[in-house]
Amino acid sequence: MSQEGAELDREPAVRVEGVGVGYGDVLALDGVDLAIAQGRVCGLVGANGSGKSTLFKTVTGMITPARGRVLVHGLTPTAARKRGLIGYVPQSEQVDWAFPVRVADVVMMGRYGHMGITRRPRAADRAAVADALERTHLSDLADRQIGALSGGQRKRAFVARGIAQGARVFLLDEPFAGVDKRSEATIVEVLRAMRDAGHTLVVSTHDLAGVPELCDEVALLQRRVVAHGSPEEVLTPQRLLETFGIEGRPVREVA
Ligand SMILES: Nc1ncnc2c1ncn2[C@@H]1O[C@H](COP(=O)(O)OP(=O)(O)OP(=O)(O)O)[C@@H](O)[C@H]1O
Repeated sequence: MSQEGAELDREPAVRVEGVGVGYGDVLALDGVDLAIAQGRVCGLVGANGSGKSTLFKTVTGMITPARGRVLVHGLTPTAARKRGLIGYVPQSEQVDWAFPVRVADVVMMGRYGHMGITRRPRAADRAAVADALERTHLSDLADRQIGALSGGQRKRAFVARGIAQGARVFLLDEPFAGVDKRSEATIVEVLRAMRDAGHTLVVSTHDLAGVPELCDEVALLQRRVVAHGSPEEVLTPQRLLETFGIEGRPVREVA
């Protein structure tokens, strides 16, 4: 590990302290506290409108909280983003899939911060893209238009972009929405391998059934973090009833 890497390792990957965010009269986040250690997969679970997207936007620095602070590996979100430490995998609706760009081009975008102003890829950039495509099982699809991929493959293309960028913390917004079972299994495999390589993953999801399989820990959000621990500790029948109005064991697509 480089000196820079060792310095970044001293902090939790994500630290959220007393964060409050409002949109006009709507209080979206109210005193959110959350610390996620490096190399963990944390599920961010909450009903519609509980603040998941707002929390992601705050961690990426797109929103500045009215109260509290966020640190990513000890850095402000803006500084962490400038250093390429944050990889963001958006919800599908937020992307224009008609844009004529190949999978390899999307992944190469992750290298822009490493290139000069000419944005001319060098051998190291091409090697990083090839490695990211391989780690996300997309090498065979490198030349395909992004719009011609399945939902799950598109998610992996954005994960690959973050890997090529050198991101250490990945925020994945509903990575399993609109994804078939086989593709979901591939995504889980890719994310687990990333976790094992030391990346930190925060995964917002309604898919409670998949949480115990993928996540080391779960944070339950209701404008603030009402529970944080192992999936078994957090997703109790009582909490599921209170949060989602459902009874019994975790089920798929409940929110
Ligand atoms: N741009 C905005 N202007 C006003 N209110 C907003 C805005 N964005 C979000 N909100 C409100 O803030 C609250 C939290 O929204 P947010 O999108 O963060 O929740 P979420 O948990 O991601 O929801 P979902 O699961 O439906 O995506 C909601 O009450 C929402 O209506």
